[in-house]
Amino acid sequence: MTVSQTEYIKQDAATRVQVLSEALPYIQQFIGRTIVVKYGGAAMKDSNLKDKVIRDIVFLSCVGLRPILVHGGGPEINSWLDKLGIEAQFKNGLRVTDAPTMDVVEMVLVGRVNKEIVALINQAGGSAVGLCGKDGNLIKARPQGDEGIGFVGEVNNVNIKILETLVNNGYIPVVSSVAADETGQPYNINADTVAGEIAAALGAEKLILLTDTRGILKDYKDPSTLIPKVDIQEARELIAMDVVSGGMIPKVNCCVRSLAQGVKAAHIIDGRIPHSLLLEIFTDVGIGTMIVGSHLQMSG
Ligand SMILES: NC(=[NH2+])NCCC[C@H](N)C(=O)O
Repeated sequence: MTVSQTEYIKQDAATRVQVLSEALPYIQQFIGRTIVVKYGGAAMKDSNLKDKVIRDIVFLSCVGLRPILVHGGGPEINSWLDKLGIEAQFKNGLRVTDAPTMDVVEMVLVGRVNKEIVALINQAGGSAVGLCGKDGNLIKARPQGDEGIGFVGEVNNVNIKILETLVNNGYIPVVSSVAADETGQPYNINADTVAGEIAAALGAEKLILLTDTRGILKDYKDPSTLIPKVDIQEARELIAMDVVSGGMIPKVNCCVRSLAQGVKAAHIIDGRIPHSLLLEIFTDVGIGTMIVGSHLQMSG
């Protein structure tokens, strides 16, 4: 081998190993810690992306982190309502959930979507357990309160016992965003909210929202203006200044609420980018927007 060939092999090896080596401090830092991931959007619709999310979740669990997946239902609910001849209705972006619609939401979310994710994780070598808010009294719901919206709920309280039992024993909990109130009446709850409240109740290391945007953008039309890191106060200011707008407002608010309750970091990342979870968690620069609880955590 010539000197230049040896040099080339060395350099190639250095770039290839860089990313693996960069992961070590994060594996050490996050081992044994709970990471709550809200799974939704494109990453749930596209089967290629779906496989990658599932592999990433199994990866996290394999290296000793404790992932918990929370999911919504989206398109599959509409297609089943359609098959059953029930018209899907929305009011201010919320699904109008009358009793027949709630039946379908529960059947599809808990019966189909949840079990599909569980099966995929298990096929990939993980050990997943599917639950909804009813299981082990995980979540008590209350009505969201808007007139004419039906059984749309909010999280009244979270009982983390069942989740702790599962993650302590190496299981990956997969939670669908349906829960009952005191009387047993089921409600459909926003999955971001469920993820945020679970993360808060567990004092999780991270809340990660998989979305269909790059993260918080300075100019919402320009993906190159991604804001990589802010603290909770700056995140509030970005909302007040209208930099954060539209559908991003409830997402950022959800992050802010969970941080205020003790979650260490909240991340809004792009589920359309393959392996965005691994890129965010195990590299220095990440891939989306990271929101931290206070200025002290801004370095690093
Ligand atoms: N969007 C960002 N700036 N991400 C940085 C992530 C840093 C590190 N991997 C973590 O998860 O804590």
